[in-house]
Amino acid sequence: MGSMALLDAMRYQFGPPLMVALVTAGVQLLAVVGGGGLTNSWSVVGSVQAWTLVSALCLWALLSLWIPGKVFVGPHPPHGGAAPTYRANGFQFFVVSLLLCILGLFLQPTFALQVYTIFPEILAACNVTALSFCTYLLIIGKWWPQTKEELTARPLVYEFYRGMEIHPRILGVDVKQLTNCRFGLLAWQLLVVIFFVAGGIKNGWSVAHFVCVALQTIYLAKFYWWETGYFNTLDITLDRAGYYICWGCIVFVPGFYTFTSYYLVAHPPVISDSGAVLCFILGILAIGLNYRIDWEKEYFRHNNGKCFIWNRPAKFIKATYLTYDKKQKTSYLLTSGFWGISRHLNYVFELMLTLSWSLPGLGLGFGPFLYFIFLTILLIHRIFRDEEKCKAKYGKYWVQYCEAVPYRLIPGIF
Ligand SMILES: NC(=O)C1=CN([C@@H]2O[C@H](COP(=O)(O)OP(=O)(O)OC[C@H]3O[C@@H](n4cnc5c(N)ncnc54)[C@H](OP(=O)(O)O)[C@@H]3O)[C@@H](O)[C@H]2O)C=CC1
Ligand SMILES: CC(C)CCC[C@@H](C)[C@H]1CC[C@H]2C3=CC=C4C[C@@H](O)CC[C@]4(C)[C@H]3CC[C@]12C
Repeated sequence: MGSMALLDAMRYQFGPPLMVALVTAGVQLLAVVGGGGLTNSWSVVGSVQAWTLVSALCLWALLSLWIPGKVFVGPHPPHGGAAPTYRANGFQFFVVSLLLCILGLFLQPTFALQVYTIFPEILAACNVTALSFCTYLLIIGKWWPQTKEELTARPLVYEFYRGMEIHPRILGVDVKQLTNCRFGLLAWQLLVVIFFVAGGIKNGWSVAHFVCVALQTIYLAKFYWWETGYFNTLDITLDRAGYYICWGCIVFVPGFYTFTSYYLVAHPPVISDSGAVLCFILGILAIGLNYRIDWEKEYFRHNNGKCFIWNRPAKFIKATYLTYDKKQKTSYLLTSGFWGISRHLNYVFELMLTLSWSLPGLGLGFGPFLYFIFLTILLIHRIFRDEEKCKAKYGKYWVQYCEAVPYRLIPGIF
């Protein structure tokens, strides 16, 4: 077998089933092990209590998208068709949900310990929901697609893994806004607050655990503030609704992105309060820089390059590209400010902020740093995926941009 054929077989035939099996089982196992013996449920179908919580969150997420309100129109899909529409009420949804959760925990603090104890069962319920939902998306997308798009047929497991449609809708709402923004990220937020309270009841209140949760809360508040900006990213414009994104947000985000906070319940932090305060300062700085760099790009694009970045006229490359229907369009690639330092400096700040909320677990082994390690791999992979997309879109202009900003992540290194 030639090396190209081997690569294709890995990508389309052997890779996806291996990935689905390993990651699905892995995240479930981690929830059992990470509980340090306190949570030791091996249930793979969930329990009545777990199903009640997961169903309530699904309904709440759906409700937030059914409520009439401002509509945001996303970018046109690359293959043509109508532009997707979203509900622009993310921040209100976040604030109301968080306040209700805090009020609930104030009235019934032991609920936190119950959720913590049945966390593996909750994940099992999420897993059953997500795997069934991805199967539904595969069937609908393959045999009754909502848009006309010519797709090369691939092995079924690969199609399940990748997904079929970019912007499918269900019950009147956009699937990825539902799974990513309204279910996954809210579950992440609520769980870390719940784990903090569970840790407080079990081990006594900890400044380090508080810092870990406070930083994630600020980060997620920032996400919801910017939710409509997320509709321009790879996850929404390029990735299809399938296992990678939808299962990822229904199971992997609640199960793995929350892991540091979960781990700190079974393994109370050992760093000093002043060490925790340093983590907080580092985290706030990284969140600020991450926000600023995303903002610079949005502001620059909004003004079509006619603006000031760092008090100087923005420098950029004017790039033309062809749309699916062969229409010529113009886009601008910023080469000054943060975007002139490296092509994905936003990921450096993303990793820095992740590290800052993992550091409260310093001295407790690898557990608290698992998310940071995973994210480093995910972001490096994402750099290559994003650049492949940009090279195909902008051609010689992308090459010019890479010459003007030669490094991907860290200037002088990579
Ligand atoms: N915690 C997590 O799991 C993850 C978090 N993130 C975070 O999400 C946010 C969004 O990141 P991500 O979705 O990866 O996308 P980016 O914000 O890095 O945007 C990439 C896109 O921006 C455009 N672009 C690239 N370079 C320039 C430039 N110099 N000037 C103008 N436009 C440019 C291109 O799109 P176009 O086609 O429009 O030209 C490119 O595809 C970041 O804050 C990131 O840190 C991201 C991934 C994972
Ligand atoms: C199958 C799994 C091994 C991989 C699943 C990956 C997905 C769950 C994640 C891939 C990209 C992630 C995200 C991208 C950008 C984001 C913006 C940020 O501000 C908040 C987090 C997030 C929405 C993040 C969420 C998880 C992914 C979709």
